[in-house]
Amino acid sequence: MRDIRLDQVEIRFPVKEGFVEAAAGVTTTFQSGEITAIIGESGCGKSVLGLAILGLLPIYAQISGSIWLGENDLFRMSPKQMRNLRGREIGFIAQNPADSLNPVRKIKGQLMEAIRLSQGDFSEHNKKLYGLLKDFGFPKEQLTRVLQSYPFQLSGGMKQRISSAMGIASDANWILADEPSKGLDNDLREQTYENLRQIKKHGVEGMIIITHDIVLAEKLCDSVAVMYSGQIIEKGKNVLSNPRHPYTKGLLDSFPSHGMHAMEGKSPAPGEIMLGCRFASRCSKAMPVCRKQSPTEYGNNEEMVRCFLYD
Ligand SMILES: Nc1ncnc2c1ncn2[C@@H]1O[C@H](COP(=O)(O)OP(=O)(O)OP(=O)(O)O)[C@@H](O)[C@H]1O
Ligand code: NI
Repeated sequence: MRDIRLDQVEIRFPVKEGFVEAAAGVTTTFQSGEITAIIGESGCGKSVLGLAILGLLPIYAQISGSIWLGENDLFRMSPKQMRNLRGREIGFIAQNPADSLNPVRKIKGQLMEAIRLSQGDFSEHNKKLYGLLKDFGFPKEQLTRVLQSYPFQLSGGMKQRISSAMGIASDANWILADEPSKGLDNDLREQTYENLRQIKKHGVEGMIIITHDIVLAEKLCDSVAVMYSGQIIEKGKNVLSNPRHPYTKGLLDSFPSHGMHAMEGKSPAPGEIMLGCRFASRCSKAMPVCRKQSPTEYGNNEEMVRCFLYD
């Protein structure tokens, strides 16, 4: 079982006015055997972190630090090695099935292409194709039709299920899903939860789920990492039931299921040079030290909070 370890990951995008700092020294370990959610306000750097793990950042991104999958240093792999790794080691479930399904190819060819990255011969692959469809809720009598369809011929829910099946078709050890339940109605959202449960049952080594869906995080995830302005400011198994960082408390209160009390203020502009805690200007608990010094991480990788209140 291999963990995904991030060590001082720093990601900047050069822009006209200077740079956007999307990750500001992220050090954390995504534990194998666990599903970790990454939550945080829009723009805090969740997707960029995911793309870094997948090796899909644009070429102009300035990157430092390292990301390890077991003994593999991902930032030192060639583009070809990364392509292999994306299929075989880390499967990706895109937010929008349209991002992972090719509109001009039939479902069968697309699924088989992913399945062929896994071990086995033709007959095993074929068996797997039907097994996957069954696991993702396609009844026997639909199979032929579904496999011969183009994506546009399927309903939204079917596409969602196919795209999840494709995410695990290659037997990737890790799965990274970026907002798998975004913009879905209730039924489709429930379907996505069910898909993710299926994926877990398929025995992946670990999963990272980027999400704004607190219900998903509560229902499915073993651990939650909270990002703010390019940093992970809290992480642990009890973050949702017992948030410690003032930002996490505010964030949770802002979710519909928690009363939807919007948090005051705005996060710092990416790239803004800051002394002290990045949340200090919005924090009702801020102390003088918070404006002078950046808090370090208190605790360990399992239960961590970046806040002077826990000094
Ligand atoms: N290719 C890029 N070039 C320049 N800036 C970028 C690029 N990709 C992301 N950014 C910036 O990096 C920051 C982090 O973006 P990111 O997409 O990771 O946010 P997010 O947490 O995933 O937000 P959301 O919840 O809205 O998806 C943002 O300020 C964004 O504008
Ligand atoms: Ni995002």
